[in-house]
Amino acid sequence: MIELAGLTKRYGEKVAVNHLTFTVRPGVVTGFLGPNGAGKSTTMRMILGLDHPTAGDVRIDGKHYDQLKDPMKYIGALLEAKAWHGGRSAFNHLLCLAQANGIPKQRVHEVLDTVGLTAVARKKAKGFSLGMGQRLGIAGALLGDPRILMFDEPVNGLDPEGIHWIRNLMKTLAAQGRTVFVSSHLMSEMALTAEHLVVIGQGRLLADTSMADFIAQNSRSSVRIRTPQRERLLDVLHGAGITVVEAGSGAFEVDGGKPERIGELAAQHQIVLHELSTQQASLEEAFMRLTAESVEYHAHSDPAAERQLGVPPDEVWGRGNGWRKG
Ligand SMILES: Nc1ncnc2c1ncn2[C@@H]1O[C@H](COP(=O)(O)OP(=O)(O)OP(=O)(O)O)[C@@H](O)[C@H]1O
Repeated sequence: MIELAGLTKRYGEKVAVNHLTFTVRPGVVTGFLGPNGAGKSTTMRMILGLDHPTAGDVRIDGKHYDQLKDPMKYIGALLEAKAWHGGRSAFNHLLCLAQANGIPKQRVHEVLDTVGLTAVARKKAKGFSLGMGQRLGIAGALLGDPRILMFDEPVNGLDPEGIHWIRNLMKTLAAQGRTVFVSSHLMSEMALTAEHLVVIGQGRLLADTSMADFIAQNSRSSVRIRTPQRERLLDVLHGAGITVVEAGSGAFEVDGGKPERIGELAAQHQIVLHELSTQQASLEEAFMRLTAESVEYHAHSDPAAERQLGVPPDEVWGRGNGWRKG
């Protein structure tokens, strides 16, 4: 478990991480999302004790990183690709890490096998492709068989096979009861991998919720309809007070509509339907919506500007739909 309490990091005037409080729990993959410069890497560096917080606290299974006796056995991390000596072989790189951390040599063979690098273990790492480099970084993170794993942009630059492999690995690690915390810019990938999401914007917490709730709370669903009896159905829906919008290709949509109600109305009037489907926004759409509003919030954070624009804070923050103010 990783627990952040009021974690804050300033670089001079710049507040990179602003009073973050959240807990990353075991058993699920937790996605860490935020636009460029939101503070994700800075947060991860503070979790690992590589940066010191200006204020607040972060604990790994109840302890500060520098209190951990064998840190690699508690938490393994992939922060940046190619953080190794290129002249060393993959095997020697991992062996050095293992020896420095009291981890038996046998474990090096195990992690090389897990990440699929056994065949190239004796080759110099500087000749590795980006994907092989990511695998080597992940092997290093797994070396201490830690209960907590943290990956910063693990799928950056990988081909579909590599992305698929990392996705399955993270899910497997979580299913083993480990804590898995992963940042990514690839929303479609995150939607397939993470069950829980922490979203930050400009250093502040915007959401800490399940993937399903995040999408439901930050997007609208609609019902898509196609019928060969357009005019009749439009009349019926209009008569029932239901507003429709054109959706292209002869279809139309009802924003926030209930498919049951529309299907029943069509049946009552013996109208043939060729399509009646619920459209749910993607994680990407939900993320854009939430972070766009967070930018708007910051643009209005000058009280004088807020008065001038007449925007009450609640409107900016989404009318109490469960988003956190951080
Ligand atoms: N050492 C530093 N000195 C000054 N400013 C820094 C330093 N490290 C980070 N920052 C600033 O802090 C903010 C957060 O940066 P950080 O790299 O943590 O964001 P991020 O969410 O990881 O971004 P990205 O998605 O682009 O990798 C940025 O505005 C960045 O410019």
